[in-house]
Amino acid sequence: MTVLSCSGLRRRFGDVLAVDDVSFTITEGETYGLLGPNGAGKTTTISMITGVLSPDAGEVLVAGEPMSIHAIAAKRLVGYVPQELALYPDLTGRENLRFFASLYGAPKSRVDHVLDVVGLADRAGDLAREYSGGMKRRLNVAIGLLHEPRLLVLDEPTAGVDPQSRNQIMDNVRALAADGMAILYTTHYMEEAERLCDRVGVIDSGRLIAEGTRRELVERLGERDRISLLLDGDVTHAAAVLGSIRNVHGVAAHGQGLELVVDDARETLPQVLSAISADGVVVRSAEVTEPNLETVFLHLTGKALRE
Ligand SMILES: Nc1ncnc2c1ncn2[C@@H]1O[C@H](COP(=O)(O)OP(=O)(O)OP(=O)(O)O)[C@@H](O)[C@H]1O
Repeated sequence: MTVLSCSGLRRRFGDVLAVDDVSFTITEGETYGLLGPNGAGKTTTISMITGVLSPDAGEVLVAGEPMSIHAIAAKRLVGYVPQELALYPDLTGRENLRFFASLYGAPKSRVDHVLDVVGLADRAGDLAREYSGGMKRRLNVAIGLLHEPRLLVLDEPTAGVDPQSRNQIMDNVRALAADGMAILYTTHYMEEAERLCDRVGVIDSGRLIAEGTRRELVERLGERDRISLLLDGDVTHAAAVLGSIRNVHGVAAHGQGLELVVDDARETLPQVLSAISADGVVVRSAEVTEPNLETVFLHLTGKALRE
């Protein structure tokens, strides 16, 4: 079921067209990564999705409810973890959550639950000002979860946080998605997007220029997976044997090395290794190269994600 539907979103600030005709959807249990260089329009898009900013054109629906600055029903369905931390440093973690729970009309019983979810139960009585940056971010995630949203929007939740908190946040996202929450995630860390996101949308200069799974995007650009082998034995014969495997589309020999162009390197590698050993050739090393989102991103935007 579609939880978030954005269609034709547009927003201008003076001369800058910050978001230009952006449309995408996120379904139940899906994690969607919005990737783009600085100033691409990610935060402006998120602000329209969360009802913080009005679009000049286009529409946002959350589980069928129209979102706007004054929307009540749609806002109840969205949890938002902004880039800027929003919490009270002079209250404890638990007091912060109690405050936001009463603001959102969430039951008090949710407070202990969300503290558990983000791994802050044992520090709930400490003042938020004493938390590390990563713990503050996790408290912000907990606040976003208080009212049991259908859609969780995370704007660079791991920027500048310690590895422990980063892992905790990523584990939380995985578990929440597995429970059926729809998740919109922006990040500058490509490997995070690869690990977490079912699909990504690449946004540049306000426009959504590509969308799909890693594999779809990579294939659209004509990039292929590769397997590089270093062998002991008859390389020419091995090349002929490997060339007949269904998923292998090209074999090039360099001395004792073979470079294979394949469909799905992880799936194909075991077939390649067993075909070679059946041929009596010894594999000294095998390396898999999968074109990643960074490659896709560079192709599409001409920019690295973290410029
Ligand atoms: N309130 C505003 N007033 C004027 N211009 C704005 C405003 N908010 C955003 N912009 C401009 O709109 C464009 C998109 O900005 P936005 O913050 O959405 O990008 P972003 O992709 O979130 O960038 P970052 O990764 O740096 O957060 C930029 O050119 C930015 O300068």
